[in-house]
Amino acid sequence: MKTQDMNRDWISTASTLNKALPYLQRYAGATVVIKLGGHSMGSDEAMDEFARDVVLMRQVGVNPVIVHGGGPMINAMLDKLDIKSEFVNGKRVTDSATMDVVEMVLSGLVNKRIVQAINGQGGCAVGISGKDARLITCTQTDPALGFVGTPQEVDPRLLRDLAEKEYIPVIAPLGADRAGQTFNINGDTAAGAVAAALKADRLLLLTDVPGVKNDAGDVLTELSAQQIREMTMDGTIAGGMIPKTETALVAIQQGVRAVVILDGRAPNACLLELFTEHGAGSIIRAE
Ligand SMILES: Nc1ncnc2c1ncn2[C@@H]1O[C@H](COP(=O)(O)OP(=O)(O)O)[C@@H](O)[C@H]1O
Ligand SMILES: CC(=O)N[C@@H](CCC(=O)OP(=O)(O)O)C(=O)O
Repeated sequence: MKTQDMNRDWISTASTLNKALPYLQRYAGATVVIKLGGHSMGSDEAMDEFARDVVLMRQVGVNPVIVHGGGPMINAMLDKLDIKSEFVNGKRVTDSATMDVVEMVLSGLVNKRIVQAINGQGGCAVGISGKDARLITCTQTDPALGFVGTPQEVDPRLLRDLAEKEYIPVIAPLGADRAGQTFNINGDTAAGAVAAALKADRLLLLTDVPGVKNDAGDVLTELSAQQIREMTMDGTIAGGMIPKTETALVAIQQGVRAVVILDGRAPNACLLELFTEHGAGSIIRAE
């Protein structure tokens, strides 16, 4: 790069930091729950960039809480083991053999990959699942789905303790019922329940599309509860987008200030959303 171009680059960086001040002030002390979907966990470089964003948030006084998915990684392992699974309305029908694989992949491979990436960038991440410290107690969603759970109670004490000591919790979406049976929880649903229990300022649902699209394929930057209901009824919102928008509706009813559905593959997606006027994706605000 020529010296002149380099200077321009630095000036633009300084100007970006300068403009970020009001946003940094707004979010200091705020709790931001980030759901990292399996489809937005890309290369090691992309994971490192995500981890750097999270560590930067922590550095400027935000309390980030990560809840992850891992659907594609579970599919890959089930394929290797020759176990078939199907989805109903974005939720995996989970029998006992599938449950074992889900737990192994989510709590093992995926959770530790994220923890390592954050720690590699100088953060202090702690990997847990919803089973730890009775974080998520659930009940069976529907017998037809097998061991799929719906969160009934979230005990956020462990998360509060971790935040106070500036640890970054990384949560695998599993839970247990009162009898100790393990359940598979859709990652978006788990993130929504955690965000509601923490009365989070923002819930960011990172996925593989730029936001919620209308029937013409345009991303809607802002969505009302009414629009979500209509678009779900007429099939414009389908498949994996259903648990996300359902989660958004429940979360705003339960005290989360706003939910944003955005593209986790876009560079610095979380920083763009929180610390710039640009914003990103589709926002659903508490009314
Ligand atoms: N109205 C819609 N707008 C955007 N995406 C939609 C819509 N309806 C269905 N989808 C689908 O939802 C997918 C996101 O859900 P999913 O694949 O479960 O993501 P993740 O693994 O990130 O949780 C998109 O890739 C898209 O195919
Ligand atoms: C009940 C249910 O469907 N659980 C999900 C949990 C992982 C997940 O949600 O992963 P993504 O966010 O990457 O889709 C599953 O088994 O795939």
